[in-house]
Amino acid sequence: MTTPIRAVAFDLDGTLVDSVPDLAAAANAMRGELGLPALPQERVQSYVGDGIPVLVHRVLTDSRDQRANPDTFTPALAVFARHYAAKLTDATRPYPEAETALDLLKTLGLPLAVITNKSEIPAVQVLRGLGLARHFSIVVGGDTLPERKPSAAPLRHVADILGVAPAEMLMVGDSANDLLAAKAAACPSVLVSYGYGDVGELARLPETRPDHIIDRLPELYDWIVRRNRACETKETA
Ligand SMILES: O=C(O)COP(=O)(O)O
Ligand SMILES: [Mg+2]
Repeated sequence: MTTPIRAVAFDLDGTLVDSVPDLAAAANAMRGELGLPALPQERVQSYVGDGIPVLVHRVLTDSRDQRANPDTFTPALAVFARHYAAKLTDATRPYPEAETALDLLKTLGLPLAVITNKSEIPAVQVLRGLGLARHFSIVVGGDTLPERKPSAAPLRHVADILGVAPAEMLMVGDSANDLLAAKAAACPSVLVSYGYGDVGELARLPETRPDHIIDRLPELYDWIVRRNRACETKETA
């Protein structure tokens, strides 16, 4: 049964904001301090999505799956955090029309949330720095709860706080973690086509296939209005 959307949760990196230039700059500043050569920005982008500690492991080993040894990792994480904290919004920008989309959703009276795997403090600072924080009732970071996306836990937590059922909370994201978390929590999902994930691959696999794909964030408005009207019609039929 299709349920109406009563709240919207957004992923941050790759969905609301393009943060890779600043993440790559911090990653390469860290590598530079360790005497390692810089990595291309696209490579760093491919390592984003599982939170800052995992990003640091991947950037140190220049691989998705390997872990750096703890003697290297622990100080390197602090170096990364120092560089990133100093330049959170130097080059990070909201995607075009993000603000328009958030304003449109507000006209529907929907509470909005951010559920990101980025650590909570930089996530909130990025949102504040770009003037986006005022739109959101709650921000959950990768270190806010014991589990992060692809776990259902952060989505269930946010739905609970916003007083809606998970089936009434739309998750909008760009990567497998967002869609896996949405499916695990039984939330409807929308995938943006311009983020860091592989849209074709995600849409092909049943476990990550979203309910809808959008190229521009304001498209969310029409999709939600149509879905909620269809639900009303069914209810009154
Ligand atoms: O910073 C990350 O690793 C990912 O963040 P996201 O969950 O907002 O995409
Ligand atoms: Mg993302």
